[in-house]
Amino acid sequence: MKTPWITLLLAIIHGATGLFILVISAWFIAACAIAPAGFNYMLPAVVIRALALLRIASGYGHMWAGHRDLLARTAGLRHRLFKRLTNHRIGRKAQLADALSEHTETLASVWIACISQLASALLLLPLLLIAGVMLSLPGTIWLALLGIGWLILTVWVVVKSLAIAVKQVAAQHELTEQSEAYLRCSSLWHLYTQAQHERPTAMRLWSLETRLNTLSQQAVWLLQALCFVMLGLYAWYAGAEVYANPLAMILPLVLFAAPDWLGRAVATTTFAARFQNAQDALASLEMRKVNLQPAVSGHVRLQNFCAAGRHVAPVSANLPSTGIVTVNGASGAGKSSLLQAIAGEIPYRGRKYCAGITLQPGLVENWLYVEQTPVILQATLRENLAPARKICDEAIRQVLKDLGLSSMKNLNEWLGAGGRSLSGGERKRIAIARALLAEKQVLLIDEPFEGLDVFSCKTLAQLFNKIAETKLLIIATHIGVSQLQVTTSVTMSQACQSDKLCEHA
Ligand SMILES: Nc1ncnc2c1ncn2[C@@H]1O[C@H](COP(=O)(O)OP(=O)(O)OP(=O)(O)O)[C@@H](O)[C@H]1O
Repeated sequence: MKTPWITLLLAIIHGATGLFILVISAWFIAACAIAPAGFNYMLPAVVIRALALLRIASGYGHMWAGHRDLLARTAGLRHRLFKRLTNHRIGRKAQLADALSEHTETLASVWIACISQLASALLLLPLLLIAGVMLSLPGTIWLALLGIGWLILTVWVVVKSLAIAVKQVAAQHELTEQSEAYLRCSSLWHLYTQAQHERPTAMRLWSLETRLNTLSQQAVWLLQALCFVMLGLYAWYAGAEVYANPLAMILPLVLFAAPDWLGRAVATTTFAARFQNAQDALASLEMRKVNLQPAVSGHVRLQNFCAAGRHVAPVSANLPSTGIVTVNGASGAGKSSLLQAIAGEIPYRGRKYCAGITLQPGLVENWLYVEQTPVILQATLRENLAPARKICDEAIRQVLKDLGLSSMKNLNEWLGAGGRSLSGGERKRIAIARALLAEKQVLLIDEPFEGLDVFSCKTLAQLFNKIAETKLLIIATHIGVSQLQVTTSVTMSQACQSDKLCEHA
């Protein structure tokens, strides 16, 4: 049997044993009071004891199986979410972190936190009702009314909590975005005292959470009140003959304990809101699919080409199949955007051809964009340089030497958090080394000379000249390096700066 069903079964056994203990104890207390000589006290006592033991065992079992299921489900959901990310670019990273930590866990806990509680209540109420009818239990009608009252309360909690959930989703998005923006500018807090007053606040989120908790509490209190009223009415209307019947004690005890065995089921229905929240959050994750096209090399032609949705001017140019192409222009003219659009990293407008073939939106297998702000993986130097495939140490060391990084000898040295901190120039050259080792035919390198000293610029330019004998290097730069043997240049004008955005294709 699958773990969620075991969880459910154990929860039902747990609930049922609790109810049986209640029923048998109620009868036993009354029966003892009016029992004739020779009444067998042992048997009911043993049954109650056995039920108590079964209840304890099933309670622990339910927790054990439920948590086991929860862990497996959480892992499965996170795995599926990571799979969804394959070949996608992520919009808001903070939202994804929330999704991976909190929302997946909420979704995974549905069996242990909600279904098993509800199922147990839904099964026990009719069972009790049937038993009441069959045993002609005094006050069975009150049991039916209790069931109806419980159902109405449950529906009321679900409807109200779902309305709160919608507001929670919006508040959570707002808080995540505000926090991300606020934390990103932490280095400026000492300059900008106003920031202290503009701290993101979780008050709205907390007040909604409190409303949700209050709602479940109110539902339990209402159930309790309903039981007391029914108890009073039962006592009021019960005739004297009822009190001579040991079964007459069962209903009062069941009603007294109802908030205990039914209350949790009402309270957990606010889980529906959390579940809905988590589902919405996962569904609304911002991610964009990136296609991967087969390798292609040759002359590149751009026709009225520009990054979509950015303040940049379209470009038309013919680029050689090998050599160095520099992309020049004022800061903000769109050099990085053009490189990213050619590489297929972002949507574009216009057309791009390679070897006469029209390239579709998406990445090209043998083209690689080297970002302006290098990504350093939290991994060893070796893994940073060869993240995708195994490359022999000699080749890695040679590239490091060519880039003036021969002081980095230990390829097992940890970089990033908890490891070696790198200077801006070192980060830049590690990203370039990674690109060179990837052995792509077209490299689109964003500001490679930024942050480098004159000598390093010269070394890098000479290396680029050598590589460009067999590959096409498209380099965005506003730093002129005289040693760089440029085949052709593309100059970005700022035509779009003051007017409209380059719209989506
Ligand atoms: N992610 C983005 N979304 C929307 N607009 C963007 C984005 N990134 C940049 N832009 C805008 O696109 C325009 C071109 O930016 P881009 O970074 O391509 O210029 P650049 O020439 O590389 O600048 P720099 O030399 O300063 O790095 C700018 O007006 C910028 O505000």
